[in-house]
Amino acid sequence: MSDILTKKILILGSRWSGKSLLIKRLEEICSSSKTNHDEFLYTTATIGKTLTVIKNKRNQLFELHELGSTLGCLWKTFYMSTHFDKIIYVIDSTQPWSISFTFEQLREICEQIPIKPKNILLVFNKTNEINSLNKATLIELLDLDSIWKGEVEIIETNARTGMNLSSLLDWLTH
Ligand SMILES: Nc1nc2c(ncn2[C@@H]2O[C@H](COP(=O)(O)OP(=O)(O)OP(=O)(O)O)[C@@H](O)[C@H]2O)c(=O)[nH]1
Ligand SMILES: [Mg+2]
Repeated sequence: MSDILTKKILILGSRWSGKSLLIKRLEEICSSSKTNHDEFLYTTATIGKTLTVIKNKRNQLFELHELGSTLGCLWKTFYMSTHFDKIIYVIDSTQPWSISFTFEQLREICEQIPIKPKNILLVFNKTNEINSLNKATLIELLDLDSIWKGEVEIIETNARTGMNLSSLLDWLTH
């Protein structure tokens, strides 16, 4: 069966939030039938941008463009010069000190980027860690009800264990 479609996905988020590990886990899921992972995968800070191409079971191709946090301030320029079908924004649930940065960036995305809320996914990563903030607290701290009026989708993940990564893949597909 031939490839049907290639979607371009921009992956943003604060430093250390787990963007690269999520991408590696998605690659793993797409290349095997395993959905639960407990082995350690090593990542290093992303310098610049990375491109990873994955293919799901329906032969749909996804270009995952991670913008490392060192280039985070340039995300708008980058977004404006390339068309992206969807944006995934990764939030580290264990880093309350990065909330104000995240809040400002999400507000900018909402106000300045002509993308529908249904094409934005917020990933609360590192969920289930002992020091993680819960979903309701993050929604309140990020004032998400006022930014997207509850229209944007949220998935809680743990890239270490693979928790909910198949839901993330489903969101990409639909
Ligand atoms: N405990 C835990 N650690 C995680 C999880 N996701 C990622 N990490 C760890 O967090 C660290 C940063 O992960 P990366 O994927 O490199 O983070 P990043 O967002 O790509 O970081 P930059 O490229 O610097 O922007 C690594 O040590 C990961 O193993 C998670 O769900 N739980
Ligand atoms: Mg990275």
